[in-house]
Amino acid sequence: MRIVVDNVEKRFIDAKKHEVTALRNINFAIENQEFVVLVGPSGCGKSTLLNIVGGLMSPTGGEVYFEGLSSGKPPRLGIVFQEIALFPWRTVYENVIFGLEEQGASKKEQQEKGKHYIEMVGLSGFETAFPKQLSGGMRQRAGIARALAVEPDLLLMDEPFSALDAQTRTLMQEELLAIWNRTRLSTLYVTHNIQEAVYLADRVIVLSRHPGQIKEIIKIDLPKTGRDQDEHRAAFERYADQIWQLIRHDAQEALKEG
Ligand SMILES: Nc1ncnc2c1ncn2[C@@H]1O[C@H](COP(=O)(O)OP(=O)(O)OP(=O)(O)O)[C@@H](O)[C@H]1O
Repeated sequence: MRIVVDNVEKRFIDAKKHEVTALRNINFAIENQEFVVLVGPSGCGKSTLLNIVGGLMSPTGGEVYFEGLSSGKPPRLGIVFQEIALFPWRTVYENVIFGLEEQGASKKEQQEKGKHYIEMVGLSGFETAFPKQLSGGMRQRAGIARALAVEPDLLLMDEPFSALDAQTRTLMQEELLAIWNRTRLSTLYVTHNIQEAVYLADRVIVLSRHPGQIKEIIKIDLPKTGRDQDEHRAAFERYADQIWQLIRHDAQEALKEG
């Protein structure tokens, strides 16, 4: 499946009743099995764009469409936010199968897929634990398993690891890449973190701010495994630097505005 973002624009009315253009002239596609990362300074419209692609918010102009779905069938979406909203009264297993229940999957399918995706994110043995008994990283894994369990056409991730400490974050990036290499889901991923973008992406979309527009789309021509190894270090850093140079000025402006 291919997702096409066609000339999307989003205007908001702010608290002072002024019109704010958050996004303008946004055109790109997410190819089948492609991992696309959105980066940009604070307030450039990353989350707004992700929400529009996921149908959680309507654009004020343009449209998003899904090519290659059987006609009339809505796309299945898996969504992971920064703060995973696990149901506190449900166990890990019950959280993971939530979307399957919603889809009306049989008990047998719920059990098979629940087990499979819990195993994939490394939470076997924690099926009966409740969210409050888990560390932040484990909660994020449960949230990822829940998103994967519906076998989505598109996986949307909005800063999924930004609330984690740096070490857990690095480990989770590695695990996400391993999971992604197994599932190859078309993915749209939002982050502030340039290293994370270069580590995960097939392509990085750099947004500018006021209004959020696409500044550049950068293809990361590195193998999808072992990007952090010595032999790729120089190329990795070149990509990271190229992206930082594109963002730097806007990020400084964002900092001044607070
Ligand atoms: N509901 C809303 N009403 C008014 N303005 C909004 C609304 N949602 C977002 N905005 C504005 O749209 C712009 C983009 O916001 P958005 O949250 O998408 O940016 P972001 O790049 O995800 O930011 P951050 O990196 O800080 O999370 C900002 O100027 C924001 O203030």
